[in-house]
Amino acid sequence: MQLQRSGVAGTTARERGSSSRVALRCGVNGNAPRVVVSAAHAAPDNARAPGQPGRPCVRASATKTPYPPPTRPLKTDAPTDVEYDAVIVGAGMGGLATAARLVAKGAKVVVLEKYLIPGGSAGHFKREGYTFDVGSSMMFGMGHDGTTNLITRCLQTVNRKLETVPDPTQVVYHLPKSKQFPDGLTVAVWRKYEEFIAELTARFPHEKEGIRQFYDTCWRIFDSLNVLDLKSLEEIRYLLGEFVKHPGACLTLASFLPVNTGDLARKYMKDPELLKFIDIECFIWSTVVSDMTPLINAGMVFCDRHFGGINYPIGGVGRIGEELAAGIEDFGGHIVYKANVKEIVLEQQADGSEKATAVKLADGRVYRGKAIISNATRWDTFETMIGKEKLPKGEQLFRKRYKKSPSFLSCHIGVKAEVLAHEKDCHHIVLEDWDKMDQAGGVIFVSMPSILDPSLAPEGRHIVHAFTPDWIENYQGLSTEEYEAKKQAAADDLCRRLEEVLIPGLREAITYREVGTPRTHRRYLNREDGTYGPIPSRRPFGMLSMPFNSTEVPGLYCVGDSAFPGQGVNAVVFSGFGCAHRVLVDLGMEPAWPAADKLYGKALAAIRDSS
Ligand SMILES: NC(=O)c1ccc[n+]([C@@H]2O[C@H](COP(=O)([O-])OP(=O)(O)OC[C@H]3O[C@@H](n4cnc5c(N)ncnc54)[C@H](O)[C@@H]3O)[C@@H](O)[C@H]2O)c1
Ligand SMILES: CC(C)=CCC/C(C)=C/C=C/C(C)=C/C=C/C(C)=C/C=C/C=C(C)/C=C/C=C(C)/C=C/C=C(\C)CCC=C(C)C
Repeated sequence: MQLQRSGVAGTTARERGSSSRVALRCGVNGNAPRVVVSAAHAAPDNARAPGQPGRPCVRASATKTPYPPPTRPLKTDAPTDVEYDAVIVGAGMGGLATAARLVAKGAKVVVLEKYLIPGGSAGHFKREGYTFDVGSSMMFGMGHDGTTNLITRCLQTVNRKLETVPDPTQVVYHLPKSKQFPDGLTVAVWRKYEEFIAELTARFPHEKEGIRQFYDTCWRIFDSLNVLDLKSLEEIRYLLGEFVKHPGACLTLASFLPVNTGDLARKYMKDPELLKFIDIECFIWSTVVSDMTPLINAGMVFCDRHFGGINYPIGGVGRIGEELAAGIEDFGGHIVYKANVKEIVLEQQADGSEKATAVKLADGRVYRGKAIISNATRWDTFETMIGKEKLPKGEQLFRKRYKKSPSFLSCHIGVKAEVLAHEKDCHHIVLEDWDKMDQAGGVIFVSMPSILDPSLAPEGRHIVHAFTPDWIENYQGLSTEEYEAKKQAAADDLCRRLEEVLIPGLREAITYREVGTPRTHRRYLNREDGTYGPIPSRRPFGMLSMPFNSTEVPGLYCVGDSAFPGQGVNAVVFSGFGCAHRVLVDLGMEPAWPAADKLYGKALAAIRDSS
C-alpha cells in the first residue's frame, strides 16, 4: 500500500521533515555552516525515539545482539547423486536471494560457495573483538513499507527478520573548497526528505526550484516502483498483470527506462557546482557520474534513504547473509562452503545446441541441475567457468558496452572511542579535488557502523572503515615485501587525509588496522580484478542496455551485479527476485504463457542489441 502524501509533493507522511524547524549550525570541523533541524539535532542521542525528527535513539537498544550468530556448523557437503531444480554458484546476496525465493516455492536447491561465509561482499569478519563489514555498511531496502524493501522481504520469504537501527543521515559530504564555497561544501543527506532539501537549498538558494523538481521527479519513479510486486521483467504474463494492476506506475517507469540521471539534472539545474554535487550523489554508489547512471536506479537510491529504507542490521551487515542462509536450510535447501566451482558443464542436446546441465568443483565433485545460476561476475562466469572460445554474441556485446569498475583499497580500523566522541553520522564522503573524483584514491568513503551499533566494537572502541577506489594493476608484479609496503603506504596516506578533513587525532587513536587491496577482493570474493561490478564504457541507454537473468546459454542464468539493475545489495536482491521468478516459470513451477514469452524475450533482446 502506498503511504499517504501530506501536502509536500514527493514525500511520504512518515519520513517527511518540517522545514519550519530548520536552523543553521557549524559543519564538522567548523566547515561551511550546515543546516539541521534545530533543537532536536543538538539534543543527546537518547532524547528521541527512532523515526522521530533528528537523530535516532540507538545506543541504549543497540548494546546487545538480539539474534546470536547461527551456531550450526557450516556444511561442506550435499548429495551429488540427485538432480537439483537449481544449482547456484556463489552465496553472495544475489545467490542467496534467488535461493530463498526458490526454496520457498518448494524447489530443490543447492548453493555452492567457494569461501567460508555467506553474503559475499556483504559478509562480515571478526578480529580482536571487532566485527568488520567486508563492504560498505550502508544498507538500502531494509525498511518496513512498500515493495522496494527487498532485503526485509527476502528475509521474510524464509521466515527470518533482523533488528535494525535507522541511520540518521544517509551520508555527510565533505566536498572541495571553491570560490563559491571557500571553506568547502558540506552537505548532510538527512533521513527526512524536507530537511535534506532545505540543507541543499541553503547551499544553492538560486537553484531552489530546480532542486525540488529534480528530486521530486525521483520520487515519481520511486513511488511507481514501490507499488509493484517486483519480479522478473522478462516474463510477459507477470509484466502485463502489473500493467493492468498499476498502469500509471508501469507507464511512468517505462518512460524513464532509457533515461540517465544527468539528463534530468541538467533539465532542472544550471549551477556547475550543483551539477557536480549530483555527480557525486551518483558516484558514491554507481562509481560513475550522473550521465552514466540510469535514472531509475537513482530514483531508488535518492528516495529509499528518505522513505525509511536505510537501516543498519544489529550485529553487522553479515547478519543478513547468515539469517538468509539459515532460513534457506530450514526450507530444505543446501549451502555448501569451500565449494570452488571450476566449470559450468555444457551438454549437447538432440538439436545440436548446448545446454548448461551441471557444475564441476575443483575437487572433482559434480552437481547436476535443471537450472544453473551464477552469482559470479559475467567475466568469471563466461570466461573462466565456460571458456572464452564459447563467448555468446550477447556477451561480446556486453563486453563492448560495460567494463570492470575499479576495486577498492580498504582500511578496517579499530580506534579509541574518544576520537569519535562527537561523531553522530555513520557515513561520510571526503573529496578534496573535483578533478580527482573518478580517479583511484580520489573519493574516500568512510563508515563508522559502531556509532549505530556499539556491539560491533569492544568497550571503549569504535570502528572506522575507510575505502577508496583503486585498480588491481597498482598491486601486481610486486614481491611480497613490496606489496606489503605499498598497501601500508596507501593506507597511511588515507589515514593522513582523513585526519586532516574528518577525524582529528585519528592516527594516534588507532588500535587495530587491517588493509585490503583489489588483490584481496579478488582472492576472497572471486571477482575478476576484484571489480565492484560492471560500469558502462559509454553513455548507456538508461537501464535498457543491462542484461536480465536468462542468458544465451540454455539452462544458464546470471544473478548479482552483472545482471539488471546492477550494483548494490538491494539491487542484487532484486535481481535474485527476478532470477528465481524466471527460473520457476521455466521449470513449470509458476504459471506462464510460453509462446508469448518467447516472442517477448526476442523483442527484449532486439531492444538491448540495438540500444
Ligand atoms: N552497502 C552496500 O550497498 C553494499 C555492501 C556490500 C556489497 N554491496 C554490493 O553487492 C554487490 C555484489 O553482490 P553479488 O551478490 O552480485 O556478488 P558477491 O561478489 O557479493 O558474491 C558472490 C559470491 O560468489 C562466490 N563465488 C564466486 N565465484 C565462485 C565460484 N567459482 N565458486 C563458488 N563460489 C563463487 C563468492 O565467493 C561470493 O561469495 C556489489 O555490486 C556491491 O554493490 C553493496
Ligand atoms: C518493457 C519493460 C522491460 C518494462 C516496462 C516498465 C516497467 C514495469 C519497468 C519496471 C522497472 C523496474 C521494476 C525496475 C527496478 C529497478 C530496481 C529495483 C532498481 C534498484 C536499484 C538499486 C540500486 C541501484 C542500489 C544501489 C546501492 C548501492 C550501490 C549502494 C552502495 C553504497 C555504497 C558503496 C556505500 C557508500 C558508502 C559511504 C558513503 C561511506
